[in-house]
Formats: sequence, C-alpha cells, structure tokens
Amino acid sequence: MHGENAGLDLHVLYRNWRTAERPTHLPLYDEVVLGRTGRAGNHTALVRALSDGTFVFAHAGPAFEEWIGGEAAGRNIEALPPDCAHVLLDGLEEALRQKQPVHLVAYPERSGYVRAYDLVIFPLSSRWGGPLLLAYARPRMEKYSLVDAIFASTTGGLMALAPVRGREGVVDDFRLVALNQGAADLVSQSIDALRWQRLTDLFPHLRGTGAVDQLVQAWRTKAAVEFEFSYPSALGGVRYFSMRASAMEDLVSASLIDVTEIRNREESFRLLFQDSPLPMFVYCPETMQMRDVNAVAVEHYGYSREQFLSMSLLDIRPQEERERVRQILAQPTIPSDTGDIWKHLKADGSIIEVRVYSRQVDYQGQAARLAVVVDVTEQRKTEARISFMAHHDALTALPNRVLFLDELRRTLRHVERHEQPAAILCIDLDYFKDVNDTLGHPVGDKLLQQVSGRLRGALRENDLVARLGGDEFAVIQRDLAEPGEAGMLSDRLIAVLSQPYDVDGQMVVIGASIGIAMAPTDGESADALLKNADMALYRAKDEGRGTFRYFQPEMDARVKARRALEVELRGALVVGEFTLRYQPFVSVETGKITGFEALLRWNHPERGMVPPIEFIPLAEDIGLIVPIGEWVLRQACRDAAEWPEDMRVAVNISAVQFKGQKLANLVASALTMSGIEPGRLELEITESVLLHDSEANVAVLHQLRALGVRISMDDFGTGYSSLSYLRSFPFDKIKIDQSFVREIVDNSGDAAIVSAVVGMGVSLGISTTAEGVETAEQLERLRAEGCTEVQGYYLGRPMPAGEAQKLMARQS
Ligand SMILES: Nc1nc2c(ncn2[C@@H]2O[C@H](COP(=O)(O)O[C@H]3[C@@H](O)[C@H](n4cnc5c(=O)[nH]c(N)nc54)O[C@@H]3COP(=O)(O)O)[C@@H](O)[C@H]2O)c(=O)[nH]1
Repeated sequence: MHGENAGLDLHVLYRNWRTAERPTHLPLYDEVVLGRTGRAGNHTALVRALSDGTFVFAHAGPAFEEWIGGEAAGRNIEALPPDCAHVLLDGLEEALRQKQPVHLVAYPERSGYVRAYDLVIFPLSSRWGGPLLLAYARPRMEKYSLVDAIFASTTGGLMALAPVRGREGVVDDFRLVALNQGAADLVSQSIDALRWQRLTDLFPHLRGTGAVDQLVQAWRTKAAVEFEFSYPSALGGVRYFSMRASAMEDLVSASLIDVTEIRNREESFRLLFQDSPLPMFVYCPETMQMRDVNAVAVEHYGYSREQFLSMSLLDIRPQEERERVRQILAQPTIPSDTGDIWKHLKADGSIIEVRVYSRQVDYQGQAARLAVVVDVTEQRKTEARISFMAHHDALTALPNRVLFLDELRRTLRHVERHEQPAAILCIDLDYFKDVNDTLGHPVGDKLLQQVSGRLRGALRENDLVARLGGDEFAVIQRDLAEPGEAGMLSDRLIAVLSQPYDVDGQMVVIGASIGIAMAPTDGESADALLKNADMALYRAKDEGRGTFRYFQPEMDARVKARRALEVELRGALVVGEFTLRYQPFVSVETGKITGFEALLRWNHPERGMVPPIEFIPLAEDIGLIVPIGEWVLRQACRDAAEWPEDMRVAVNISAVQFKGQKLANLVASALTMSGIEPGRLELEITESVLLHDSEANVAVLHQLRALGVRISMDDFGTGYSSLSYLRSFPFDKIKIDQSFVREIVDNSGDAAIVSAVVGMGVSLGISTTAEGVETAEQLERLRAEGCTEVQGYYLGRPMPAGEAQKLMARQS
C-alpha cells in the first residue's frame, strides 16, 4: 500500500466521522464506514467494547491482521502481542472517554526490525446497541533494525564475536561478525575493514595475554567477564581498553571502552606520588585506613611501608587531635586545607608540626583522599624564636616591655572580671650606674643577669617579672588579698637584691628602689599604671633609695608641676630671662679680690629671682643645661672682658656639658669672642665629671687645659672625694665645700678635714679656696690653716655685674 493512498483513506474516515458527528450521539458505524471506505477496510478493525470493560474484535481487514500477527474476529485485545495490545487499549479507552478520534503511534518489533504504525481510533455508536470503535492501523515507510539502533545509540564500542575453532575443534579465537562505529573509531579503522576479521589477526599481541582465554570462558560458561588490554595505536603510543563480554547462544557480545586517559592519569599520579619530594599518603576517608604511602613519607616518619599500610590516619596523630580529625572527615565536604598546623607522630615518638593539603582522588577504582604533608617544624621553631626575641630581653631572657604591657592588659581584664586587685612594681637598681662606669659594661651585664635570676626566684609562679630596659625591672603581682602584700613583696625584693653579688670573683653591692601602683585604683590602662608606678619609684629614689613607695595621686601633681617648669625653662632661654650674679673670691694673703664666680639666676616675671638649685637639676635632667651653660660661659667671658686684666672669672660647668665632646670648642669660641686671656677663665667642675665616663671627660679636661684655662675641683669633700680624682688630672684649685667651713670653728672634725685638704693642696702645688665664709672667725681659722683664697657672704654676696665692677674700681 502506498503512503499517499493510505493518507487518502484516513482522510475519508475523518471526514465521514466529522460529517456524522452530532452533539447528542457519536456517528453510527455505517455513516462512517459502510460502502464508502473502499481500501480503508483493509487497514481497519471493528472493535466492540464489552460491559466488563474489555474489548473484542468484531472483524479486521488483512493489513490490520498482519499488524496484530493473526486472525482478529472474536479475539480479546488483551490476548494480542504486548506491542499491539498496550497501544490499542490506550487508544480505545481514550477515544471512549473523549468521544473523539484519537491518534497514536505504535512500534511493534518483528524479527529484529521495528516499524512505526499510525493508529487512529474512531469512537462510534451502533443501531443494535453498545459502543463500537473503529481502529485504523497504517504502517509508515521507515523500518529500523533493532541491532542497528542499539549499536548506533552509543559512541562506546559494541561488537558481536563468533567463536573460531582450531584444528582440534577447540575454540581458540573469535571473529568480528558485527560491530558499531564506536568500536571501529576506537581502533581507528572502518567497520568494513574490521568485520569478519579474526580477533587475533587484528590484535596479534592479544595472544598470550589471557584476553582470548577470558572470551572463551565467557562463551563456554555464559558468565560475563571483564578485562583490560592494551593496543599499539596506529597514531603512535599505546591505548588501553576495557572489555566486558557475555555470551548469547553461540555469539559473544562485547562492549569496549577506551580507558587510556584514566590509565595515563593513574600513571601520572603514580609518578607524582612516588617521585614527590614531599611526604604523601592515600587513605580511605571513611575508615581512615592508609592505602598507599610514598617513599619520602616512609623515610620522613620512620615507619616501614608495611607498618604505614597497617595504620589508620589517626595513628599518626597525637591523642588530643584525633577527635578533631574525625569531625573534619565527617563533614559532607572535606576541606582541602583547614589552614591549621597539625601535630604528627613519628615512629620514634617525636612530634612534628605539619600543614596538610588533601584532595579527593580515585584510587584503584575507589574514592580516597590524597594527603600531601609539609613539615613546618623548623619554620615554626624559627618563628617561635623570632617571636621570643621580639617579646624578651636578649640579656636576661626576661619578658621585655612589649610582652609586659600585653600581660598587664590581660591582667587588667582579669582584675575587672574577678575583682581581685593586682600590683605593678617598678624596680630600679641603686648604684648600678656606678658599677657600670667603674667596673665596665661586661660586669654590669653579668650583674643584671644575676639580678633577673634573683627576681625570678623571689616571685610566685603566678607573678611576672620583666626587664623594661637598663637597670629597670617591673613585676606584675596578681590576685592580691590586700594592697599590703605589694609592700611585703617589695621589702623582700629589696632585701634579696641588696645581698652582695659575686661577679667573676668581684664582690659587688647594689640596692633597689621600688614604686608600686595598684590595679584598678591607680589606673585603668596598662600605660597609666606603669606611669604611676614609675612616679612612685622616683619618689622612693628621691627619698633615700633602698625603699618602696606606693603611688599617691599628689605625685602626679608633682610631675605635672615639673613638666610646667620644663616648659617655662625652655621659654626663659628664648626670651632672655636668665641673668648672672658675681661673688668675689679674695686672696687670704693680700685681702684683695682676685676674681668673681659667675652664679646663674632666673629672673622669673612672676616669681622674681629664682635660685639655680630650683631649676639646674631639671635643666640637667632634660639636657637644657647645655644651651644654658653656653649662655653663662659666653656672658661671663663678655663681662670679664670689661674688668681689670688681672681679675679672673669662674664659671660652673655641669657634668652633662662634657657629653658630646664639644666643650673645648665652646670654651675656645667664648675666649675668642670676648677676647679675654685664657688664664683669666676658671672652670669649676664637680667630682661627678670624673665619676661618669671618666676617661673621656679627663681627655676633655686636657683639651681645656691645652687652651690655657684653669680648672677647679668644686665642692671638694662632698660626694666620693676620692683622692684618685686629684691624681687623674692636675687641678689648679680645690674649692673646700662650705659644709666644712661652716663648723670649722666649733667642730674639730671639720677643722681637721679642712686642714688635711689645705695640706694636700700645698704638697700637690694646688691652691685652695674655702667657700661659704660667713664670719671673721672662720676667716682667721682658714688663714691659720694656710688656705689660699676665701669666698663667702663675709667677703661679698653674689651681686649684679655692675656692682661687681664698682667694687673692682674701688679696690684699684
Ligand atoms: N652648672 C652650673 N651650676 C651653677 C651655675 N650657677 C650656680 N650654679 C650652682 O648652683 C648651686 C647653687 O648656687 P647658688 O644658689 O648661686 O649658691 C651659690 C652661692 O650663692 C652660695 N654661697 C656663697 N657664699 C655663701 C655663704 O657664705 N653662705 C651660704 N649659705 N651660701 C653661700 O654657694 C653657691 C656657690 O656654690 P659653688 O658653685 O659650689 O661655689 C651651686 O652648686 C652652684 O654651683 C651655673 O651657671 N652653672
């Protein structure tokens, strides 16, 4: 039958049905079919719908019967082959329900071929009662081979193999009887070139590999087999195939998959794994069992390969980390790098610190995780060392200021939470500077190490001691029951630190002063507390050293006053508020004035004339004595230039002015600018100049002496009064301190000292000047002792430059 005619038949049936269609009833059978369908009868069947819901053929044309595979009349639809029954039942039921023609497509399979049928069901009514249906089945032109369809449905290789018997009738090879394009593509040949070929002719190297034996086994036992084989590619290189085969009757059907990429990946993985310079292992993420380990890991951890493979991931972790490892592996997505540093156990029991990078891998066909280990133990040690150095003092290994302040902040949080006070102790070593200056820095360093050891030993574990710098230490005393405990600790520390030290066989004695601030009462921040403890320390030092003081709020006021004075002092120099007074010194022998000592005064706009004792110590502390001293020297030289040429001028030089080695240049400049003879200038220094940096300062004294100026030792008898100072430099004059002169008449001890100093001056060829002479008796006594010069209120008070000039004029 031609498709064109078939289309016509169907068209006629549709037209008839539509023409006869009424709103109240379906078209009658004879309105649609009888006498008018002609050829259509060949393709139609009349079906009766029974009351039990089943359908029975009344009759069918030959073409329809060909489709259902047999005679139709009286046959129940359910008894038809399933490929006809299912589609017919669907169509019949749907047509009855819709009361409309229904169009479907059926795909019956016959002898390996599939052909599509258009199926149209027309619902009808009949004159003798009961619903009727007209089924029209028409084959389409195309017809499909089922095997071809299956073969074409995949790009994978499919093939059918027929056994080939050898000479003795035993199957020892196979012939390709059918294959799809996918199989041909896999070996880069055409289907025609491959078809009917023997398997071992196509793949000669399969002989002896066991592949043919596996196929023979599949053929004989009818059980599926799966195996891999390689094939030298026509394009070069080797390709790997996986074959799955099973027997169907006398044929073997086989699927072929190219697994070359997988195998190559596995090979790359193997190379990467084995040749990696980093330790690597593969483990099962579920059981955590080790599945593979590389040579570097075996060497690094010290476990043998066998030991490793019998271990679980947890076995290389210390106990405390195991739970966390379990939690990470239980997550739905395991992170490739947690960013954490982990601890791993080596075979010798030592612990290394590692970073672990892991990823999901397919290992021998199963999900696994590959872990790469980077040992950061050394790096961490270095980091720890650097961190230690950043937070500790190199000499004593005590915490430094940075760590101390961190700990103090932590302590303050604890104090706030638990309302348990803490104390901050600032400790300064008394006389440490003298040890450093006299015995040298190496001895000073060793002394500091011993001090830190004693401090550590005297504290509880809960307390902290730090070296803040130089000879300054600080302690945090935590969880105090009451503030008095800080004083008790201070007493104990002062006692401990004041015990003699043996430094390289030398006995050294120092002391300690301590300032205490209480948290939280004396400050809310670490900086404030430290500052206040420092203030208390200065009070302790001021008040005699070797003691401790608690911070008092008025100390803060004192410091603030000192700051205000500092600001004013700097301004005074700029606006010219300084002035000089001159006090005469008189020759005992002639009774004549031989010169004047320049004494500094601060002409303060509100406070009037401020004596030097009130500002010079501060000026020395803040270094302002250097520019002030320069002004005094230049002004005194300028004034002396107006005096008679035999009149000397004495200027006090602070030890601070010796620092920086510029003093000789300054003196030379002052002499040049004023034009006075160097021999008229006397520089008065105190013992402190020789106490600190003595070698450098003696060198400066020699430079000054080389300029031709005279050098006096002022305030002799106070301080250390070491006779060695007189030996270290040839002074021109010794000034006997006024404290000895004051009692010279009534105190035989002071008289004896004055007598000894004068005698020493005579024997060394150094003149002596007695300071603070207030009475005629004192003068007479000094004359009797042989003192060279005298100075004091009895002979003349410090006076303005103009008055001094008038006095000189009267004398001449
Ligand atoms: N570095 C510098 N120091 C200086 C300078 N000017 C002064 N000074 C030092 O200040 C200290 C106090 O000095 P001053 O208040 O001027 O007192 C001096 C005299 O006024 C006082 N003096 C003198 N005679 C008597 C006396 O009979 N009785 C009595 N009670 N006091 C008297 O003694 C001070 C002089 O001391 P000295 O220098 O040791 O001769 C003092 O240490 C000054 O050195 C300066 O420019 N630079």
